[in-house]
Amino acid sequence: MLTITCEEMKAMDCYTIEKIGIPSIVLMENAALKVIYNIDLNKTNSFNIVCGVGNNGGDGLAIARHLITNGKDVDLFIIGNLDKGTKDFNINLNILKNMEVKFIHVTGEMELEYLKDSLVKNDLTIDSIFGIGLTREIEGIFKKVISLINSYSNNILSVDIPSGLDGNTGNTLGISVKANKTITFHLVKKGLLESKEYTGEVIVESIGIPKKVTNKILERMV
Ligand SMILES: NC(=O)C1=CN([C@@H]2O[C@H](COP(=O)(O)OP(=O)(O)OC[C@H]3O[C@@H](n4cnc5c(N)ncnc54)[C@H](O)[C@@H]3O)[C@@H](O)[C@H]2O)[C@H](O)CC1
Ligand SMILES: [K+]
Repeated sequence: MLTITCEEMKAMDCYTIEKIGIPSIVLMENAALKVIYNIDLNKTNSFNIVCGVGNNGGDGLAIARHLITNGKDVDLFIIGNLDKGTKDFNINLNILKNMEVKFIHVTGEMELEYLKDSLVKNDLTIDSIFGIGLTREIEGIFKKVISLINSYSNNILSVDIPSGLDGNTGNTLGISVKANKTITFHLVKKGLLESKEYTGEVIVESIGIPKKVTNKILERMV
């Protein structure tokens, strides 16, 4: 099986956006729909969606939108500095605000309690905190959130990479979500291969990146 590094994935995303002309928001929407495609909506009715403020978080916001428009109960939590949201994260956050969708910005003990209550009561938790952009040890409120998810949710789906796992090595950066299932985009990141304890079942989904891009980047990065 062909596996890639996070850097190769980022290069493929950039080439697809800048040279092929597929807007990043289209890739994000494709990613979100592929996660929805892997959820049995006949059996799963209530969701916790926990989002960071990068594009992994943006995926989660788009997933929330599609679940809400499918009539599902969604408890939406965002963690991180909202002033540092990426362009595509903010596009999806703005859409949810226009839809008057409520969310909890997790900054302290009170919100952590709300999160714990939701984790206990809802059917599925979607981990959209970090993907290929995780760069350093996880600390503070991020660590508390991931610990709560692992302790109180018995059904976890990670978007692209379990949050806390180094996508290249499979090492945990302080802590990592322990998912039942991971939906990873385009190609398997090397760090997912030997980390079943954290990834659960790994499913690879295309998000519309042409094969030409994969070949171009891999031949260039040898
Ligand atoms: N067009 C695309 O690139 C697509 C990407 N997809 C999804 O996007 C993520 C990668 O998104 P990116 O914004 O590069 O990074 P992350 O969202 O993974 O997180 C970065 C975010 O988190 C901060 N951060 C990093 N480490 C830490 C830490 N230890 N503690 C706190 N904060 C941390 C960092 O500063 C950023 O703010 C990819 O995985 C996909 O899920 C789309 O799916 C497809 C298109
Ligand atoms: K994730």
